[in-house]
Amino acid sequence: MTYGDKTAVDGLTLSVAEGSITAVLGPNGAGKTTTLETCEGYRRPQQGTVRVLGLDPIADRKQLLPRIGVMLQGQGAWSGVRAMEMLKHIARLHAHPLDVDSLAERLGLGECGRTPYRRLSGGQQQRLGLAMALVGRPELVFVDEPTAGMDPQGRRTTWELLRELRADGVTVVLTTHYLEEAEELADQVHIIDRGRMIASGSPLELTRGGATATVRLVVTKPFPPGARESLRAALGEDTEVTLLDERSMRVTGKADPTTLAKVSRWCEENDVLPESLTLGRRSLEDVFLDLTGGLLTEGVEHV
Ligand SMILES: Nc1ncnc2c1ncn2[C@@H]1O[C@H](COP(=O)(O)OP(=O)(O)OP(=O)(O)O)[C@@H](O)[C@H]1O
Repeated sequence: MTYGDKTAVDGLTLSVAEGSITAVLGPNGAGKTTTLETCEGYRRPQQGTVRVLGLDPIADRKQLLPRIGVMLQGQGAWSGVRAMEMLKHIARLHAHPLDVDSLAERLGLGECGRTPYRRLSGGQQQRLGLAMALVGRPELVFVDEPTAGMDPQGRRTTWELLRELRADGVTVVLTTHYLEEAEELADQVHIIDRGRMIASGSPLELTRGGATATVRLVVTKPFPPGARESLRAALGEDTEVTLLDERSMRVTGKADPTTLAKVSRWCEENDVLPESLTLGRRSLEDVFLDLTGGLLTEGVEHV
């Protein structure tokens, strides 16, 4: 898929198993939304083939639409419509909708049901968007960044709901910037960058292996200036030290008792009190950084 001379999606091949949660992960502009919109039938593929539930999203649109749910990044509600009016309207377009009141209650929309769309908070708009995608009991839902802008409570509720959908046999395809979201939820993760697939697998497959292990050091107050360089010097050549934020660092290298002892000695010498020192498998974030050599977004968020 190209926009003018800009290539947005470049020979991407992926398939999604029925009844699973698949996360499409990538930095801004990677081509996630374009990929989803092509599957949803909003964009005609310029090359290649898309089949959704065995149907062509454009030629078979009429058959496909009642069977899929779509949560857009821009949500697609009128600015003046009240939240519950919008949800009821969408419900009436479906043959066997879910009970609107209990869905709204579940998604915490009860209190803002009479609020016009434009006055809903970003997180409430997200929740309404998700409700609109689910109310028709779809077999397959596409959710574009379902929890962007949601508070931690909203994010947990959404995760629970998506897991319940999977348990009911619904297939979920989501895009996300949140590595933790992909790690928590997805059976299958596809990491894309500049329109190309750079890695695919279950979170476990993607994080397993790798020649190195990681140690995470979280401290009680911000690190002193030059801390990264000084820790690196204390650990020696084969170790990579990354400052994750002002109070946490990741040490990648040989994970043995000597490394841990050196880290804790460095803390003592630098008057830094560790809050936690954990030895772990690589996180999806580590995999992502290795593959793309860059951050997923400015300010990767953790829940
Ligand atoms: N309508 C458009 N016209 C021109 N270029 C576009 C259009 N939509 C997307 N692009 C470009 O195509 C590329 C892929 O965009 P896309 O929105 O698919 O990425 P994304 O991975 O969903 O990004 P984000 O995480 O920021 O939502 C980007 O470089 C973007 O600037």
